[in-house]
Amino acid sequence: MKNIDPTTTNAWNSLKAHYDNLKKFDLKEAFKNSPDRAQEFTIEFEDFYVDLSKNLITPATREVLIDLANECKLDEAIQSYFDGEKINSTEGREVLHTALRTPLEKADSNIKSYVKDAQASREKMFTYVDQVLTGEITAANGEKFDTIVNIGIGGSDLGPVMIYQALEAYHNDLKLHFVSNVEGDHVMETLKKIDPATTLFVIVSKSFGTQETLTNATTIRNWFKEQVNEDAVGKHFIAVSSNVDRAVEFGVAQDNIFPMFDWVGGRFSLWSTVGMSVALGVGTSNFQHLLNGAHAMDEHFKDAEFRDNIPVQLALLTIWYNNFFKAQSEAIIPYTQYLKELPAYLQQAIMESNGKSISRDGIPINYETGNIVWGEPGTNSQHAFFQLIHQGTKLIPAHFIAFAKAKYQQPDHHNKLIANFIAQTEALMNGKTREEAREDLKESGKTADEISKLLPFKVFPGNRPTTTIMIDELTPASLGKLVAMYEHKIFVEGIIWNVYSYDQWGVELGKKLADTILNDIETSKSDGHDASTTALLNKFYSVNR
Ligand SMILES: O=P(O)(O)OC[C@H]1O[C@](O)(CO)[C@@H](O)[C@@H]1O
Repeated sequence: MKNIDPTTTNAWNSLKAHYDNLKKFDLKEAFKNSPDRAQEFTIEFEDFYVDLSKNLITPATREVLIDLANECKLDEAIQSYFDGEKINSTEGREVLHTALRTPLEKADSNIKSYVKDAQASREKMFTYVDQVLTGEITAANGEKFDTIVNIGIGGSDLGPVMIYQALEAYHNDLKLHFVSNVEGDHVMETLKKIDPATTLFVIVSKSFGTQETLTNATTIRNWFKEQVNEDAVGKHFIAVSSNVDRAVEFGVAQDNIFPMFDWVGGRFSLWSTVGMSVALGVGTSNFQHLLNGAHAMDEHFKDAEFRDNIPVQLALLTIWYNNFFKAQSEAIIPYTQYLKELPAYLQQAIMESNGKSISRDGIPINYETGNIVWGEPGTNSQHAFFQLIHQGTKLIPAHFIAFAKAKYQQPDHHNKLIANFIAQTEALMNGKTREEAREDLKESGKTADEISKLLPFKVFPGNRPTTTIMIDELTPASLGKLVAMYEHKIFVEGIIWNVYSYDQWGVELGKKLADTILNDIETSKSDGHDASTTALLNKFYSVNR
Protein backbone atom coordinates (compact mmCIF):
# COMPACT_ATOMS: atom_id res chain seq x y z
CA MET A 1 0.00 0.00 0.00
CA LYS A 2 1.50 3.33 -1.03
CA ASN A 3 1.44 6.40 1.19
CA ILE A 4 0.41 9.30 -0.97
CA ASP A 5 -0.37 12.77 0.32
CA PRO A 6 -3.60 13.48 -1.60
CA THR A 7 -2.87 17.20 -1.74
CA THR A 8 0.21 16.50 -3.88
CA THR A 9 -1.81 14.83 -6.64
CA ASN A 10 -2.80 16.51 -9.90
CA ALA A 11 -6.39 15.57 -9.20
CA TRP A 12 -6.39 17.52 -5.92
CA ASN A 13 -5.32 20.68 -7.75
CA SER A 14 -7.89 20.05 -10.45
CA LEU A 15 -10.56 19.60 -7.80
CA LYS A 16 -9.61 22.93 -6.21
CA ALA A 17 -9.96 24.67 -9.57
CA HIS A 18 -13.12 22.76 -10.33
CA TYR A 19 -14.60 23.78 -6.98
CA ASP A 20 -13.86 27.45 -7.74
CA ASN A 21 -15.61 27.14 -11.10
CA LEU A 22 -18.56 25.36 -9.54
CA LYS A 23 -19.40 28.06 -7.01
CA LYS A 24 -22.46 29.10 -9.01
CA PHE A 25 -23.61 25.51 -9.50
CA ASP A 26 -27.34 25.20 -9.07
CA LEU A 27 -28.82 21.74 -8.65
CA LYS A 28 -32.24 22.74 -9.95
CA GLU A 29 -30.66 24.14 -13.09
CA ALA A 30 -28.51 21.05 -13.47
CA PHE A 31 -31.63 18.88 -13.59
CA LYS A 32 -33.27 21.23 -16.11
CA ASN A 33 -30.21 21.28 -18.33
CA SER A 34 -29.53 17.59 -18.20
CA PRO A 35 -32.58 15.35 -18.54
CA ASP A 36 -30.44 12.24 -17.90
CA ARG A 37 -28.96 13.52 -14.66
CA ALA A 38 -30.94 11.19 -12.36
CA GLN A 39 -29.98 8.15 -14.42
CA GLU A 40 -26.43 9.31 -14.95
CA PHE A 41 -25.81 9.52 -11.20
CA THR A 42 -27.77 6.51 -9.98
CA ILE A 43 -26.08 3.21 -9.17
CA GLU A 44 -28.22 0.11 -8.95
CA PHE A 45 -26.86 -3.02 -7.34
CA GLU A 46 -29.16 -5.95 -6.57
CA ASP A 47 -31.88 -4.47 -4.30
CA PHE A 48 -30.00 -1.17 -3.79
CA TYR A 49 -30.92 2.01 -5.64
CA VAL A 50 -28.40 4.72 -4.81
CA ASP A 51 -29.25 8.13 -6.22
CA LEU A 52 -26.30 10.53 -6.11
CA SER A 53 -27.86 13.02 -8.50
CA LYS A 54 -28.93 15.53 -5.82
CA ASN A 55 -25.29 16.21 -4.99
CA LEU A 56 -23.25 19.28 -5.94
CA ILE A 57 -21.45 17.50 -8.73
CA THR A 58 -21.21 17.37 -12.49
CA PRO A 59 -19.95 14.46 -14.58
CA ALA A 60 -16.59 16.27 -14.61
CA THR A 61 -16.51 16.29 -10.78
CA ARG A 62 -16.95 12.55 -10.74
CA GLU A 63 -14.16 12.07 -13.28
CA VAL A 64 -11.67 14.15 -11.30
CA LEU A 65 -12.64 12.42 -8.04
CA ILE A 66 -11.98 9.09 -9.74
CA ASP A 67 -8.62 10.47 -10.91
CA LEU A 68 -7.89 11.23 -7.26
CA ALA A 69 -8.70 7.65 -6.29
CA ASN A 70 -6.45 6.40 -9.07
CA GLU A 71 -3.57 8.68 -8.16
CA CYS A 72 -3.90 7.52 -4.54
CA LYS A 73 -3.63 3.92 -5.82
CA LEU A 74 -6.97 2.90 -4.42
CA ASP A 75 -7.11 -0.24 -6.57
CA GLU A 76 -3.84 -1.56 -5.08
CA ALA A 77 -5.05 -0.70 -1.58
CA ILE A 78 -8.31 -2.63 -2.10
CA GLN A 79 -6.27 -5.62 -3.18
CA SER A 80 -4.08 -5.38 -0.06
CA TYR A 81 -7.18 -5.11 2.15
CA PHE A 82 -8.84 -8.22 0.74
CA ASP A 83 -5.53 -10.10 0.50
CA GLY A 84 -5.01 -9.81 4.24
CA GLU A 85 -1.89 -7.67 4.19
CA LYS A 86 -1.09 -6.06 7.52
CA ILE A 87 -2.61 -2.72 6.57
CA ASN A 88 -3.28 -1.93 10.25
CA SER A 89 0.44 -1.17 10.43
CA THR A 90 0.59 0.61 13.78
CA GLU A 91 -0.81 -2.50 15.45
CA GLY A 92 0.85 -4.92 13.01
CA ARG A 93 -2.44 -6.56 12.05
CA GLU A 94 -4.46 -7.59 9.03
CA VAL A 95 -7.89 -6.02 8.53
CA LEU A 96 -9.98 -9.01 7.58
CA HIS A 97 -13.56 -8.54 8.70
CA THR A 98 -14.37 -9.44 5.08
CA ALA A 99 -12.99 -12.95 5.74
CA LEU A 100 -15.70 -13.44 8.37
CA ARG A 101 -18.32 -13.50 5.62
CA THR A 102 -16.38 -15.12 2.79
CA PRO A 103 -17.58 -18.65 1.96
CA LEU A 104 -14.65 -21.06 2.14
CA GLU A 105 -15.06 -22.16 -1.50
CA LYS A 106 -14.68 -18.54 -2.61
CA ALA A 107 -11.63 -17.71 -0.49
CA ASP A 108 -8.38 -16.94 -2.33
CA SER A 109 -5.43 -19.02 -1.21
CA ASN A 110 -3.82 -16.20 0.81
CA ILE A 111 -6.83 -15.77 3.06
CA LYS A 112 -8.00 -19.38 3.16
CA SER A 113 -6.60 -20.08 6.62
CA TYR A 114 -8.36 -16.98 8.06
CA VAL A 115 -11.65 -18.00 6.44
CA LYS A 116 -11.23 -21.53 7.83
CA ASP A 117 -10.68 -20.17 11.35
CA ALA A 118 -13.66 -17.86 10.95
CA GLN A 119 -15.81 -20.74 9.79
CA ALA A 120 -14.76 -22.95 12.70
CA SER A 121 -15.56 -20.26 15.26
CA ARG A 122 -18.88 -19.51 13.54
CA GLU A 123 -19.78 -23.21 13.56
CA LYS A 124 -19.04 -23.41 17.27
CA MET A 125 -21.23 -20.35 17.85
CA PHE A 126 -24.06 -21.65 15.64
CA THR A 127 -24.05 -25.05 17.37
CA TYR A 128 -24.23 -23.38 20.75
CA VAL A 129 -27.01 -20.99 19.64
CA ASP A 130 -29.08 -23.82 18.14
CA GLN A 131 -28.68 -25.84 21.32
CA VAL A 132 -29.84 -22.91 23.46
CA LEU A 133 -32.80 -22.26 21.17
CA THR A 134 -33.90 -25.90 21.09
CA GLY A 135 -33.44 -26.26 24.84
CA GLU A 136 -30.64 -28.80 24.55
CA ILE A 137 -28.52 -26.39 26.57
CA THR A 138 -30.51 -25.15 29.53
CA ALA A 139 -30.17 -22.98 32.58
CA ALA A 140 -28.81 -24.62 35.73
CA ASN A 141 -32.35 -25.37 36.91
CA GLY A 142 -33.08 -27.31 33.70
CA GLU A 143 -35.39 -24.64 32.26
CA LYS A 144 -34.92 -23.04 28.85
CA PHE A 145 -33.08 -19.72 28.80
CA ASP A 146 -35.56 -16.95 28.12
CA THR A 147 -33.31 -13.88 28.50
CA ILE A 148 -29.89 -12.82 27.23
CA VAL A 149 -27.77 -10.03 28.66
CA ASN A 150 -24.95 -8.83 26.42
CA ILE A 151 -22.15 -7.22 28.45
CA GLY A 152 -19.75 -5.22 26.25
CA ILE A 153 -18.95 -1.70 25.06
CA GLY A 154 -17.87 0.06 21.85
CA GLY A 155 -17.61 -2.44 19.04
CA SER A 156 -18.64 -5.20 21.44
CA ASP A 157 -21.99 -3.45 21.94
CA LEU A 158 -22.87 -0.92 19.24
CA GLY A 159 -22.84 -3.38 16.33
CA PRO A 160 -24.93 -6.06 18.08
CA VAL A 161 -27.34 -3.41 19.46
CA MET A 162 -27.80 -1.85 16.02
CA ILE A 163 -28.30 -5.17 14.19
CA TYR A 164 -30.64 -6.56 16.82
CA GLN A 165 -32.77 -3.41 16.72
CA ALA A 166 -32.75 -3.41 12.91
CA LEU A 167 -33.95 -7.02 12.80
CA GLU A 168 -36.81 -6.52 15.24
CA ALA A 169 -39.22 -8.13 12.79
CA TYR A 170 -37.06 -11.30 12.98
CA HIS A 171 -36.83 -11.59 16.77
CA ASN A 172 -37.63 -14.92 18.41
CA ASP A 173 -39.01 -15.28 21.95
CA LEU A 174 -35.76 -14.54 23.75
CA LYS A 175 -35.60 -11.18 25.48
CA LEU A 176 -32.31 -9.35 24.94
CA HIS A 177 -30.73 -6.64 27.07
CA PHE A 178 -27.48 -4.79 26.50
CA VAL A 179 -25.35 -3.50 29.35
CA SER A 180 -22.52 -1.26 28.23
CA ASN A 181 -21.94 1.82 30.37
CA VAL A 182 -19.90 1.45 33.56
CA GLU A 183 -22.71 3.36 35.28
CA GLY A 184 -24.02 1.18 38.13
CA ASP A 185 -27.53 2.57 37.67
CA HIS A 186 -27.56 1.26 34.10
CA VAL A 187 -26.61 -2.20 35.38
CA MET A 188 -29.14 -2.18 38.21
CA GLU A 189 -32.01 -1.03 35.96
CA THR A 190 -31.30 -4.01 33.71
CA LEU A 191 -30.99 -6.52 36.56
CA LYS A 192 -34.37 -5.34 37.86
CA LYS A 193 -35.99 -6.62 34.66
CA ILE A 194 -34.55 -10.13 34.53
CA ASP A 195 -34.89 -13.49 36.23
CA PRO A 196 -31.31 -14.70 36.82
CA ALA A 197 -32.44 -18.32 36.96
CA THR A 198 -33.28 -18.27 33.23
CA THR A 199 -30.80 -15.65 31.97
CA LEU A 200 -27.68 -16.24 29.92
CA PHE A 201 -24.95 -13.60 30.26
CA VAL A 202 -22.69 -13.03 27.25
CA ILE A 203 -19.50 -11.16 28.13
CA VAL A 204 -18.11 -9.67 24.92
CA SER A 205 -14.67 -8.13 24.99
CA LYS A 206 -12.01 -8.59 22.37
CA SER A 207 -9.28 -7.65 24.83
CA PHE A 208 -11.04 -8.87 27.96
CA GLY A 209 -9.34 -5.90 29.55
CA THR A 210 -11.90 -3.12 29.14
CA GLN A 211 -12.72 -1.40 32.43
CA GLU A 212 -16.46 -0.98 31.78
CA THR A 213 -17.06 -4.55 30.65
CA LEU A 214 -15.03 -6.20 33.40
CA THR A 215 -16.62 -4.03 36.09
CA ASN A 216 -20.13 -4.79 34.82
CA ALA A 217 -19.40 -8.50 34.40
CA THR A 218 -17.99 -8.72 37.94
CA THR A 219 -20.96 -6.90 39.49
CA ILE A 220 -23.42 -9.06 37.57
CA ARG A 221 -21.59 -12.28 38.45
CA ASN A 222 -21.59 -11.38 42.16
CA TRP A 223 -25.29 -10.52 42.01
CA PHE A 224 -25.95 -13.78 40.19
CA LYS A 225 -24.12 -15.81 42.84
CA GLU A 226 -26.31 -14.24 45.52
CA GLN A 227 -29.51 -14.73 43.56
CA VAL A 228 -28.84 -18.26 42.27
CA ASN A 229 -25.63 -19.91 43.43
CA GLU A 230 -21.94 -20.10 42.62
CA ASP A 231 -22.14 -23.50 40.93
CA ALA A 232 -24.55 -22.16 38.30
CA VAL A 233 -22.07 -19.52 37.05
CA GLY A 234 -20.46 -21.95 34.60
CA LYS A 235 -23.75 -22.54 32.77
CA HIS A 236 -24.94 -18.92 32.81
CA PHE A 237 -21.82 -16.97 31.80
CA ILE A 238 -20.19 -17.31 28.40
CA ALA A 239 -17.52 -15.12 26.81
CA VAL A 240 -16.54 -13.86 23.39
CA SER A 241 -12.92 -12.79 23.30
CA SER A 242 -9.59 -13.01 21.54
CA ASN A 243 -7.98 -13.16 24.96
CA VAL A 244 -9.00 -16.66 26.04
CA ASP A 245 -6.56 -16.75 28.99
CA ARG A 246 -8.11 -13.67 30.59
CA ALA A 247 -11.62 -15.00 30.07
CA VAL A 248 -10.62 -18.25 31.81
CA GLU A 249 -9.01 -16.23 34.61
CA PHE A 250 -12.32 -14.40 35.01
CA GLY A 251 -13.99 -17.75 35.62
CA VAL A 252 -15.64 -18.58 32.30
CA ALA A 253 -15.50 -22.30 31.45
CA GLN A 254 -13.06 -22.99 28.58
CA ASP A 255 -15.84 -24.59 26.51
CA ASN A 256 -17.96 -21.49 26.87
CA ILE A 257 -15.36 -19.16 25.37
CA PHE A 258 -16.00 -18.25 21.75
CA PRO A 259 -12.83 -17.04 20.11
CA MET A 260 -12.57 -13.94 17.98
CA PHE A 261 -9.47 -12.89 16.13
CA ASP A 262 -7.03 -10.05 16.46
CA TRP A 263 -7.21 -9.56 12.68
CA VAL A 264 -10.71 -8.14 13.13
CA GLY A 265 -11.06 -4.66 14.65
CA GLY A 266 -13.60 -4.20 17.45
CA ARG A 267 -15.78 -1.79 15.46
CA PHE A 268 -15.91 -4.20 12.51
CA SER A 269 -16.52 -7.34 14.54
CA LEU A 270 -20.29 -7.76 14.57
CA TRP A 271 -19.92 -10.47 11.89
CA SER A 272 -17.84 -12.62 14.22
CA THR A 273 -18.73 -14.36 17.47
CA VAL A 274 -19.32 -10.80 18.75
CA GLY A 275 -22.68 -11.33 17.06
CA MET A 276 -23.48 -14.13 19.57
CA SER A 277 -26.38 -12.24 21.19
CA VAL A 278 -27.78 -11.27 17.79
CA ALA A 279 -27.56 -14.88 16.58
CA LEU A 280 -29.38 -15.97 19.75
CA GLY A 281 -32.05 -13.32 19.23
CA VAL A 282 -32.77 -13.89 15.53
CA GLY A 283 -31.49 -17.42 14.94
CA THR A 284 -28.52 -18.73 12.99
CA SER A 285 -30.18 -18.76 9.59
CA ASN A 286 -30.93 -15.02 9.73
CA PHE A 287 -27.40 -14.40 10.98
CA GLN A 288 -26.03 -16.31 8.00
CA HIS A 289 -28.16 -14.20 5.63
CA LEU A 290 -26.68 -11.09 7.22
CA LEU A 291 -23.19 -12.42 6.44
CA ASN A 292 -24.22 -13.37 2.89
CA GLY A 293 -25.52 -9.86 2.25
CA ALA A 294 -22.28 -8.32 3.51
CA HIS A 295 -20.30 -10.68 1.28
CA ALA A 296 -22.33 -9.59 -1.76
CA MET A 297 -21.38 -5.97 -1.01
CA ASP A 298 -17.72 -7.04 -0.59
CA GLU A 299 -17.80 -8.53 -4.07
CA HIS A 300 -19.43 -5.42 -5.51
CA PHE A 301 -16.81 -3.21 -3.86
CA LYS A 302 -13.93 -5.40 -5.03
CA ASP A 303 -15.14 -5.80 -8.60
CA ALA A 304 -17.20 -2.79 -9.73
CA GLU A 305 -15.54 -0.01 -11.70
CA PHE A 306 -15.01 3.04 -9.49
CA ARG A 307 -17.68 4.92 -11.49
CA ASP A 308 -20.34 2.34 -10.56
CA ASN A 309 -18.96 1.39 -7.17
CA ILE A 310 -21.29 2.44 -4.35
CA PRO A 311 -18.79 2.62 -1.45
CA VAL A 312 -16.20 4.34 -3.66
CA GLN A 313 -18.64 6.96 -4.93
CA LEU A 314 -20.00 7.64 -1.43
CA ALA A 315 -16.48 8.07 -0.07
CA LEU A 316 -15.44 10.37 -2.90
CA LEU A 317 -18.48 12.57 -2.23
CA THR A 318 -17.55 12.78 1.44
CA ILE A 319 -14.05 13.88 0.46
CA TRP A 320 -15.48 16.39 -2.01
CA TYR A 321 -17.62 18.06 0.66
CA ASN A 322 -15.16 17.64 3.54
CA ASN A 323 -12.06 18.91 1.79
CA PHE A 324 -13.35 21.36 -0.81
CA PHE A 325 -16.66 22.68 0.56
CA LYS A 326 -15.23 22.44 4.10
CA ALA A 327 -18.39 20.72 5.32
CA GLN A 328 -17.65 19.54 8.85
CA SER A 329 -20.30 16.90 9.15
CA GLU A 330 -22.60 14.50 7.39
CA ALA A 331 -26.09 13.49 8.53
CA ILE A 332 -27.41 9.93 8.34
CA ILE A 333 -31.22 9.92 8.23
CA PRO A 334 -32.81 6.48 8.07
CA TYR A 335 -36.54 6.66 7.39
CA THR A 336 -37.25 3.72 9.67
CA GLN A 337 -37.17 3.15 13.42
CA TYR A 338 -35.54 -0.19 12.70
CA LEU A 339 -32.33 1.71 11.90
CA LYS A 340 -32.49 4.08 14.83
CA GLU A 341 -29.17 2.81 16.18
CA LEU A 342 -27.40 3.11 12.82
CA PRO A 343 -26.10 6.67 13.37
CA ALA A 344 -24.62 5.75 16.78
CA TYR A 345 -23.03 2.64 15.30
CA LEU A 346 -21.59 4.65 12.40
CA GLN A 347 -20.26 7.29 14.75
CA GLN A 348 -17.89 4.72 16.21
CA ALA A 349 -17.13 3.02 12.90
CA ILE A 350 -16.41 6.27 11.06
CA MET A 351 -15.04 8.60 13.72
CA GLU A 352 -12.88 6.07 15.56
CA SER A 353 -11.45 5.02 12.19
CA ASN A 354 -10.78 8.26 10.38
CA GLY A 355 -10.54 10.77 13.22
CA LYS A 356 -6.78 11.01 12.68
CA SER A 357 -4.36 13.88 12.14
CA ILE A 358 -1.11 12.04 11.49
CA SER A 359 -0.46 10.67 8.01
CA ARG A 360 0.63 7.13 7.27
CA ASP A 361 4.14 8.59 6.98
CA GLY A 362 3.93 9.69 10.61
CA ILE A 363 3.72 13.41 9.98
CA PRO A 364 0.99 15.93 10.87
CA ILE A 365 -1.63 16.37 8.20
CA ASN A 366 -2.46 19.82 6.82
CA TYR A 367 -5.88 19.02 5.40
CA GLU A 368 -9.18 17.89 6.89
CA THR A 369 -9.75 14.17 7.56
CA GLY A 370 -12.59 12.28 9.26
CA ASN A 371 -15.85 14.12 9.28
CA ILE A 372 -18.46 14.17 12.03
CA VAL A 373 -21.47 11.94 11.50
CA TRP A 374 -24.76 12.25 13.27
CA GLY A 375 -28.42 11.59 12.67
CA GLU A 376 -31.78 10.26 13.80
CA PRO A 377 -34.61 8.56 12.00
CA GLY A 378 -36.99 10.50 9.81
CA THR A 379 -39.65 11.70 10.11
CA ASN A 380 -38.83 12.38 13.80
CA SER A 381 -35.71 14.32 12.86
CA GLN A 382 -37.75 16.57 10.55
CA HIS A 383 -39.40 17.86 13.72
CA ALA A 384 -36.07 18.25 15.48
CA PHE A 385 -32.95 19.36 13.61
CA PHE A 386 -34.05 19.69 9.99
CA GLN A 387 -34.51 23.43 10.46
CA LEU A 388 -30.74 23.79 10.57
CA ILE A 389 -30.24 21.67 7.47
CA HIS A 390 -32.81 23.70 5.53
CA GLN A 391 -32.03 27.22 6.64
CA GLY A 392 -28.90 27.17 8.82
CA THR A 393 -25.51 28.57 7.88
CA LYS A 394 -23.81 25.17 7.65
CA LEU A 395 -23.64 22.83 4.71
CA ILE A 396 -24.77 19.39 5.89
CA PRO A 397 -24.65 16.74 3.17
CA ALA A 398 -27.14 14.04 4.19
CA HIS A 399 -27.73 10.38 3.47
CA PHE A 400 -31.42 9.50 3.24
CA ILE A 401 -32.01 5.76 3.66
CA ALA A 402 -35.37 3.98 3.29
CA PHE A 403 -36.88 0.61 2.45
CA ALA A 404 -39.42 0.66 -0.36
CA LYS A 405 -41.45 -2.16 1.18
CA ALA A 406 -42.62 -2.08 4.79
CA LYS A 407 -42.62 -5.16 7.02
CA TYR A 408 -46.33 -4.82 7.85
CA GLN A 409 -49.23 -3.94 5.60
CA GLN A 410 -49.95 -0.38 6.67
CA PRO A 411 -50.02 1.47 3.34
CA ASP A 412 -51.35 4.68 4.82
CA HIS A 413 -48.34 4.90 7.14
CA HIS A 414 -45.79 3.72 4.63
CA ASN A 415 -46.97 6.05 1.87
CA LYS A 416 -46.69 8.99 4.25
CA LEU A 417 -43.26 7.88 5.45
CA ILE A 418 -41.91 7.54 1.93
CA ALA A 419 -43.59 10.76 0.81
CA ASN A 420 -41.67 12.58 3.53
CA PHE A 421 -38.45 10.74 2.67
CA ILE A 422 -38.62 11.84 -0.96
CA ALA A 423 -40.13 15.27 -0.34
CA GLN A 424 -37.34 16.33 2.00
CA THR A 425 -34.60 15.66 -0.53
CA GLU A 426 -36.59 17.56 -3.14
CA ALA A 427 -37.19 20.47 -0.77
CA LEU A 428 -33.56 20.60 0.30
CA MET A 429 -32.59 20.86 -3.34
CA ASN A 430 -35.29 23.26 -4.53
CA GLY A 431 -35.56 25.51 -1.52
CA LYS A 432 -38.07 28.32 -1.92
CA THR A 433 -37.42 31.51 -3.87
CA ARG A 434 -38.63 34.97 -2.81
CA GLU A 435 -41.29 34.84 -5.48
CA GLU A 436 -42.58 31.45 -4.35
CA ALA A 437 -42.56 32.52 -0.73
CA ARG A 438 -44.42 35.75 -1.63
CA GLU A 439 -47.08 33.76 -3.52
CA ASP A 440 -47.55 31.40 -0.53
CA LEU A 441 -48.01 34.33 1.83
CA LYS A 442 -50.48 35.99 -0.53
CA GLU A 443 -52.47 32.78 -0.78
CA SER A 444 -52.60 32.51 3.00
CA GLY A 445 -54.31 35.93 3.05
CA LYS A 446 -51.50 38.06 4.49
CA THR A 447 -51.52 41.82 3.94
CA ALA A 448 -48.78 43.52 1.93
CA ASP A 449 -47.25 44.83 5.14
CA GLU A 450 -47.23 41.38 6.75
CA ILE A 451 -45.77 39.89 3.59
CA SER A 452 -42.86 42.27 3.51
CA LYS A 453 -42.10 41.60 7.18
CA LEU A 454 -42.31 37.80 6.91
CA LEU A 455 -40.77 37.30 3.49
CA PRO A 456 -37.06 37.06 4.44
CA PHE A 457 -37.82 34.27 6.92
CA LYS A 458 -39.83 32.25 4.44
CA VAL A 459 -37.10 31.99 1.80
CA PHE A 460 -35.09 28.73 1.67
CA PRO A 461 -31.79 28.83 -0.18
CA GLY A 462 -32.02 25.20 -1.41
CA ASN A 463 -29.08 23.63 -3.26
CA ARG A 464 -28.48 21.44 -0.18
CA PRO A 465 -26.98 18.10 -1.20
CA THR A 466 -28.47 14.72 -0.39
CA THR A 467 -27.80 11.11 -1.34
CA THR A 468 -30.82 8.83 -1.47
CA ILE A 469 -30.41 5.14 -0.72
CA MET A 470 -33.60 3.21 -1.42
CA ILE A 471 -33.49 -0.51 -0.69
CA ASP A 472 -36.30 -2.88 -1.67
CA GLU A 473 -36.91 -4.29 1.79
CA LEU A 474 -35.22 -4.59 5.15
CA THR A 475 -33.99 -8.17 5.42
CA PRO A 476 -30.93 -9.64 7.14
CA ALA A 477 -29.22 -9.73 3.73
CA SER A 478 -29.99 -6.13 2.75
CA LEU A 479 -28.91 -5.00 6.22
CA GLY A 480 -25.61 -6.85 5.78
CA LYS A 481 -25.06 -5.06 2.47
CA LEU A 482 -25.83 -1.66 3.99
CA VAL A 483 -23.38 -2.06 6.87
CA ALA A 484 -20.64 -3.46 4.61
CA MET A 485 -21.23 -0.51 2.26
CA TYR A 486 -20.33 1.90 5.06
CA GLU A 487 -17.35 -0.22 6.15
CA HIS A 488 -15.86 0.04 2.66
CA LYS A 489 -16.67 3.75 2.42
CA ILE A 490 -14.57 4.21 5.58
CA PHE A 491 -11.72 2.26 4.02
CA VAL A 492 -11.69 4.36 0.83
CA GLU A 493 -11.69 7.62 2.79
CA GLY A 494 -8.80 6.43 4.96
CA ILE A 495 -6.76 5.47 1.91
CA ILE A 496 -7.28 8.81 0.20
CA TRP A 497 -6.73 10.84 3.39
CA ASN A 498 -3.56 8.77 3.88
CA VAL A 499 -4.37 7.84 7.48
CA TYR A 500 -4.37 4.53 9.33
CA SER A 501 -8.07 3.78 9.78
CA TYR A 502 -7.77 0.70 11.94
CA ASP A 503 -6.09 1.84 15.15
CA GLN A 504 -7.52 4.08 17.91
CA TRP A 505 -4.68 5.42 20.04
CA GLY A 506 -6.71 8.45 21.14
CA VAL A 507 -9.27 6.22 22.86
CA GLU A 508 -6.51 4.22 24.52
CA LEU A 509 -5.19 7.44 26.11
CA GLY A 510 -8.67 8.23 27.49
CA LYS A 511 -8.72 4.86 29.24
CA LYS A 512 -5.41 5.62 31.03
CA LEU A 513 -6.50 9.10 32.13
CA ALA A 514 -9.61 7.70 33.81
CA ASP A 515 -7.43 5.23 35.72
CA THR A 516 -5.40 8.08 37.29
CA ILE A 517 -8.51 9.96 38.47
CA LEU A 518 -10.08 6.72 39.72
CA ASN A 519 -7.03 6.18 41.86
CA ASP A 520 -7.49 9.68 43.31
CA ILE A 521 -11.19 9.07 44.00
CA GLU A 522 -10.50 5.78 45.72
CA THR A 523 -8.03 7.52 48.03
CA SER A 524 -10.08 10.76 48.36
CA LYS A 525 -7.26 12.79 46.87
CA SER A 526 -7.76 15.97 44.86
CA ASP A 527 -4.39 17.73 44.68
CA GLY A 528 -1.85 17.48 41.89
CA HIS A 529 -4.32 18.63 39.21
CA ASP A 530 -5.36 21.91 37.65
CA ALA A 531 -7.73 24.08 39.76
CA SER A 532 -10.84 23.03 37.81
CA THR A 533 -10.15 19.30 38.21
CA THR A 534 -9.36 19.69 41.92
CA ALA A 535 -12.60 21.65 42.49
CA LEU A 536 -14.65 19.03 40.61
CA LEU A 537 -13.18 16.24 42.72
CA ASN A 538 -13.92 18.18 45.92
CA LYS A 539 -17.51 18.87 44.82
CA PHE A 540 -17.96 15.14 44.17
CA TYR A 541 -16.56 14.27 47.63
CA SER A 542 -18.83 16.85 49.31
CA VAL A 543 -22.01 15.36 47.77
CA ASN A 544 -20.99 11.80 48.59
CA ARG A 545 -19.71 12.46 52.09
O1 LIG B 1 -13.98 -5.42 22.94
P1 LIG B 1 -13.12 -4.66 23.89
O2 LIG B 1 -11.70 -5.10 23.85
O3 LIG B 1 -13.69 -4.71 25.28
O4 LIG B 1 -13.09 -3.15 23.42
C1 LIG B 1 -14.23 -2.36 23.34
C2 LIG B 1 -14.01 -1.13 22.51
O5 LIG B 1 -12.96 -0.34 23.05
C3 LIG B 1 -12.21 0.26 21.99
O6 LIG B 1 -10.98 -0.34 21.94
C4 LIG B 1 -12.02 1.71 22.22
O7 LIG B 1 -13.23 2.36 22.44
C5 LIG B 1 -13.03 -0.03 20.74
O8 LIG B 1 -12.28 0.01 19.58
C6 LIG B 1 -13.60 -1.35 21.09
O9 LIG B 1 -14.65 -1.68 20.25
